Amino acid sequence: MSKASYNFKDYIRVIPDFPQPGIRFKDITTLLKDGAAYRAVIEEMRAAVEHLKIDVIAGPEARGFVVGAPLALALGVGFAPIRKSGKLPGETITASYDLEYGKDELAMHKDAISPGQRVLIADDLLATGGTIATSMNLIRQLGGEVVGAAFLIELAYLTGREKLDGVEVFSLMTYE
Ligand SMILES: O=P(O)(O)OC[C@H]1O[C@H](OP(=O)(O)OP(=O)(O)O)[C@H](O)[C@@H]1O
Ligand SMILES: Nc1ncnc2[nH]cnc12
Repeated sequence: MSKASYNFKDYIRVIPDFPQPGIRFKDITTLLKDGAAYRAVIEEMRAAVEHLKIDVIAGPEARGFVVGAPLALALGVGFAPIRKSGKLPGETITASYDLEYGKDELAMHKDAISPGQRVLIADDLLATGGTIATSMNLIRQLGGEVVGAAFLIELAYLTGREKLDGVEVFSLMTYE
């Protein structure tokens, strides 16, 4: 199928009341299992962020890895993992945050980003923006410049974009 003929939302499975009542969970596994569609979304993201001239991509565990790592390869840049606390083996900095469902803490290695590097944050989904705001906080603490944020999916009704003031935001699919 040619890229132009994709309706990417057809590849997203919406699961009501997961992981708790009232949440409409956007399941990307139905997209990822289709190699051609997976390649096409990464190519769309690559083309959208290429002009930002980034040095490194940072992606939050776990679904940020399946978007951020292939995007880093497509752009020819490195990948810095942002992990849930307690997983990274080296010296870390941490920050805690609230999710659409629950609370968590994220960590990065102190040497993951060099001061002055231009960083793009990549994730599967922007909801309340808590994950990305916390990721930005960590990257800035390390001296990185967050120049963009790229998502497969944006839940516009949760207004997470407002937390990304001053950062260029790209999302492939928007749910109103
Ligand atoms: O904008 P927010 O309200 O912060 O929500 C979005 C985040 O929530 C999900 O991750 P989750 O923490 O569920 O972890 P997972 O990737 O390990 O499933 C999703 O992958 C985003 O990272
Ligand atoms: N509604 C949702 N679907 C999938 N992942 C999410 N992360 C936060 N909210 C989500």
